[in-house]
Amino acid sequence: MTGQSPPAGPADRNAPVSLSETAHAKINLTLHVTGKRPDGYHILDSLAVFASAADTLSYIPSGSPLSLELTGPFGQTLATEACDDNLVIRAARLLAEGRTVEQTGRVILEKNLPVASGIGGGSADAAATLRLLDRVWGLNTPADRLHTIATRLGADVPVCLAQKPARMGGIGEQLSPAPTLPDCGMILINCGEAVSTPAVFRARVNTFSPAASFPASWPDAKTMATDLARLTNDLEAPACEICPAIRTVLTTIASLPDCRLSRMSGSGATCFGLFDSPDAARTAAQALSSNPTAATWWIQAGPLASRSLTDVTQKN
Ligand SMILES: C[C@@](CO)(OP(=O)(O)O)[C@H](O)COP(=O)(O)OP(=O)(O)OC[C@H]1O[C@@H](n2ccc(N)nc2=O)[C@H](O)[C@@H]1O
Ligand SMILES: Nc1ncnc2c1ncn2[C@@H]1O[C@H](COP(=O)(O)OP(=O)(O)O)[C@@H](O)[C@H]1O
Repeated sequence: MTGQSPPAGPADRNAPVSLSETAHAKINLTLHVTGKRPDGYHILDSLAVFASAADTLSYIPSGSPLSLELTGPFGQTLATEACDDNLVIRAARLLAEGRTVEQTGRVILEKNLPVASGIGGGSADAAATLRLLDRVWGLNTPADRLHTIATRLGADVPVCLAQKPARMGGIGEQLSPAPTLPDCGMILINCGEAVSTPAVFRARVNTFSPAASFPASWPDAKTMATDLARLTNDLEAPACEICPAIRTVLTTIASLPDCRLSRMSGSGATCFGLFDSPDAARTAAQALSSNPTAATWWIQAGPLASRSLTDVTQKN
């Protein structure tokens, strides 16, 4: 069978097909803008990891044309946008392109991640849709084709396929291995203001940073945080100009007990804090319950995944 495509359809037609996927928040521990392409896109060097916070995608079979239903705390934020513009539907259409697929069924997106917040929720949803519908439709799409489809959906989508720590290059689509990460904890805080990615790129000072250099592994969160503190998120300063509340969030995180590092993710406004363990991050989050400024903030605490969060039984 060498060199032949696998037959379409699940390997074992009697095996139950999981009808849900989790789409985890992508966190840029570092983000250096290293250059600019002729088309205006910025070239990045970023260490991306995944948090426990996630959207959920579920599929309910039906004979009706493929549809999207939005639920969850941030579902309403997306409800005003055209369904066909949602990355879930765009991902489904691209996956089906050139294949014999009946595009039917209901996709339910439980939107738990704040929208336009620097944690790639839309990209994570797109990648989760590719994994989910590839399985449901029994397509067995080869990994390189899935990567190509993901890149067409957005530069952040490929890293969200495997949901594992990775170094992102190019505009995000070039993936290489991350250092081996220690077990550690992370708090995520979003002040509630959506921040426009193009606006942040436009607002940045026109200088470039060198690519980061990393060790092969970090033994613990303290060592990792010390190394990361020497690096930057180059979008943090311009994002703070656009959304000053980010500064308040960053100083609040930095002042939490046992916080090792506080920084913004992506183009903002979500910021993260690193801790020695998930429990330390949860304890720090509890400390915020008596802070009135934090009353309206979206706050999540838990582990930083050192391995892939995508089901290991899948090929990606
Ligand atoms: C900044 C990052 C870091 O991971 O994360 P988020 O803040 O989105 O989570 C990503 O590079 C976001 O990539 P992506 O999500 O694909 O960006 P898009 O919204 O498609 O880009 C919107 C606009 O931002 C500018 N843009 C985006 C990416 C890039 N590398 N250079 C750019 O100059 C372009 O003007 C583009 O038209
Ligand atoms: N499923 C989705 N979830 C979030 N945003 C989506 C989705 N589909 C399309 N979008 C569009 O993508 C934009 C960026 O969303 P998002 O991925 O949440 O940003 P970020 O990468 O900054 O966290 C939103 O403003 C929205 O218009």
